[in-house]
Amino acid sequence: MTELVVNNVQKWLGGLQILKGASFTAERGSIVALLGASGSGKTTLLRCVAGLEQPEVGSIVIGGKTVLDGEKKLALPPEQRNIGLVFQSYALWPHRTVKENVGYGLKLRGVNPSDIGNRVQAILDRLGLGHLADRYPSQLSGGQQQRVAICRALVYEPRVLLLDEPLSNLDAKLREEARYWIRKLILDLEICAILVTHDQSEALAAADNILLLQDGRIVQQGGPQEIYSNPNSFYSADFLGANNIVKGKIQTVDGKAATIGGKGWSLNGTVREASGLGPAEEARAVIRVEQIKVTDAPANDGIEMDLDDSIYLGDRWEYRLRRGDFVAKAHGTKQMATGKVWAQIPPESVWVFADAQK
Ligand SMILES: Nc1ncnc2c1ncn2[C@@H]1O[C@H](COP(=O)(O)OP(=O)(O)OP(=O)(O)O)[C@@H](O)[C@H]1O
Repeated sequence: MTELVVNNVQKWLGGLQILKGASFTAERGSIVALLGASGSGKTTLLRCVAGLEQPEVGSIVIGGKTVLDGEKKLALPPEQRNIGLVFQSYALWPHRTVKENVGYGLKLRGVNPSDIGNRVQAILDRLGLGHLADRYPSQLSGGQQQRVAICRALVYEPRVLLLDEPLSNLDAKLREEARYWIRKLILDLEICAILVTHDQSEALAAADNILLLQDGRIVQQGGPQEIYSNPNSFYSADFLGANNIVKGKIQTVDGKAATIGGKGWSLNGTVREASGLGPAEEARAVIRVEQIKVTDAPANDGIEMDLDDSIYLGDRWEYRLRRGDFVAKAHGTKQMATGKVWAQIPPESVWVFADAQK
């Protein structure tokens, strides 16, 4: 069931158009990640859904209720939108206990004290914080503070939970764990969540749907696997994954099959530019690091390269490869001696785009 409908939202700030017509929907029991470069408009879009910014154009419907209609000049305040908000900073009140922090909004809304007590205790218990109800924020770890902030947003029983970089203040290990329990929580509660993040691995692991923003526009949306393995532009391809990017010229082209080459190298690849590419055009190829297989014995379909170095990364080895002005990284399971190696790179993994920066 669709909980959130955002249609053609446009927002100007300081005389600049920051959002240029964002449209998407979010389903109950799912997580939508807003991903994109710094300044692409993720937080502004989240703030528009929250009611903290008023878009000049567009409409937003939450749980069947129109909360924004640019044409009718309707813009409901955040407290009438049935949303919960979690900020990067957690924004807990330092002089209030955990239970006061979580219950304060209900008190402001005139909920009776015994109901507040029950609702606060229930959500604290659910997130494993019941025993910390009387502590102050300074007496909690970062991870616990973050859970309190999530409890405070959930205690209203919102239909949509809005999370603005909620994990970025946690250390790497806690952050990884939080992806899983937050995801499970959203699915168990059958609400929907919108997660702003600049961390691609967080978006890939936590979200059902990823919206990739560029310069105030949603340039691609889809499931994590679709976005990762089927990028529709250089921006999308470059934004996700660990990539080798090499500049060259189109040598031959036949439909989507193309050969790109530079000084001392050429590679068979696949054109992914919607408008196609012609011979002799300047181009860029994107090759995910994991798509290059390196062998120390000649391989039929392999390109001969120089291995400059093998670097130990703990769980794998990283190889630094070179041929003319084509420089690449690849991974493998064993240390390899410097010198000649063969790199197998399937043509479908050499994504060729126009070189917009030529
Ligand atoms: N109040 C404002 N006045 C003018 N410009 C603003 C204002 N707030 C944000 N912007 C601009 O809007 C653009 C989008 O900002 P926004 O914070 O939404 O991006 P973001 O994708 O969330 O970035 P980040 O990942 O760095 O947080 C940026 O260029 C920013 O400078």
